[in-house]
Amino acid sequence: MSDAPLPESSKGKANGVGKALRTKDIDGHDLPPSPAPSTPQNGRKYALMTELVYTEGTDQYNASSVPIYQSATFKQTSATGGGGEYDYTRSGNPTRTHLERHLAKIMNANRALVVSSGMGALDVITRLLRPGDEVITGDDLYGGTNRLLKYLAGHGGIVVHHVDTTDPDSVRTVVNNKTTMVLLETPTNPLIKIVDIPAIASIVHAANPSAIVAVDNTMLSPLLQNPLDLGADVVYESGTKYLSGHHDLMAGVIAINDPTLGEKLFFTINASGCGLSPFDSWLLLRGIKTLGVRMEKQQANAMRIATFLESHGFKVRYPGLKSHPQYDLHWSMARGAGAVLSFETGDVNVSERIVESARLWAISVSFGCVNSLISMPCRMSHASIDAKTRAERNMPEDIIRLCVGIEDPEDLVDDLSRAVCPLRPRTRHERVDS
Ligand SMILES: Cc1ncc(COP(=O)(O)O)c(C=O)c1O
Ligand SMILES: N[C@@H](CCSC[C@H](N)C(=O)O)C(=O)O
Repeated sequence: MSDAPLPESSKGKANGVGKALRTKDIDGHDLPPSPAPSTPQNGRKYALMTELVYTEGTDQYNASSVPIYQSATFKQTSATGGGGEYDYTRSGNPTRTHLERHLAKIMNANRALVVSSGMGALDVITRLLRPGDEVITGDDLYGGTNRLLKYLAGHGGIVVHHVDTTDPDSVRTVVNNKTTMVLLETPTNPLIKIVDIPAIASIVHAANPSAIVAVDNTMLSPLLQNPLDLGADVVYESGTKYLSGHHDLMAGVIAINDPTLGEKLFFTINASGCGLSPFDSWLLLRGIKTLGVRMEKQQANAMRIATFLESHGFKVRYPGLKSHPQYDLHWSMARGAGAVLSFETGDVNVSERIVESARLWAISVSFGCVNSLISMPCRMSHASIDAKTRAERNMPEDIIRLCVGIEDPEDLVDDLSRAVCPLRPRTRHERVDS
């Protein structure tokens, strides 16, 4: 992990909104102007449902919708000192800054940064690592995350430990003074396992205070869970999912409380050029306004679907169901169960037929969109994890993942029951009767 000292000028600064940061970067070079980090604590804090839609602007015409600054460059007032808050959109753009400040507020963070995809966010975070560093992560996690970590292990000299993160002791066993990062998902994708963020964060920080606990919060969004409040140092999300909600953009979000860490991450974003474009920043801002209503409806629908499948004899993985083995742990950290669930049929061919029989449920990767999706993770979102590794990690090949949208729940049940009922496993009663 980078141990380069931060410039004096960026240490512990209570940066006001609207001020540019002129400072040296972590290698001592002059940084271009970059917008000051968010200061969400400055204003009154409303309930989250209100914060999602409430935005403060400094627009000269008081535009109700934040303008899209579709400009790569910004004119300066002097040749020597620049003078403007922005010079170049890779380094900072007013639409992106507005989004970042808005996200910092709703993620309970000191600073938020937005990049071009969820994987882009993880790429920025993992650039904190140096050869020889060790990373601890789960044995059930998104296929793309697994792929990036495998790449870093093969090309970057990073040692990656995949352990059962549902058991904090398995983290305790491998954590050591070379552990620089612990990467958690909860609920995990696609097995919907729950990971105890506070317990793992305290084990890791006790063993190595400089280790960073990063949590992928994509499954729940800031509406339902705030990993920073649970002991994480960094939280990141794919904004492609719930935050935007319409599958019309790709985005990644990173949130942090430590200003030093924030500056290091911003350095990478500026240096590598992965900051979110002005138009996508605007689209994401628009999507966030409806996160609350979308998620409430999606969760209610997900509960209806989970109950339906469970009552038809399927093994359903959903933290809204009391039968989830980590129900209490989940509700000790989260404010809702989300809208992704998975279930097994016992037979890959049966699963395939179910997926292909559904009409309303689109066969598609991703989740968080307003329309409902059905997929087979081992063939789709997690196909980049080879079959041998999937088997070692007990990933059922027949698992079906449902990402529930905002449609009428009875239409969703009706479509699913046509796909599922001829193929459903027989209940214990039926087996006894026949
Ligand atoms: C849990 C999780 N994290 C991160 C990502 C990466 O996000 P993106 O597709 O926006 O790169 C995904 C899906 O792609 C995901 O499911
Ligand atoms: N072909 C893509 C698959 C993206 S999966 C998207 C999402 N995270 C999900 O879980 O469905 C790839 O190889 O990354």
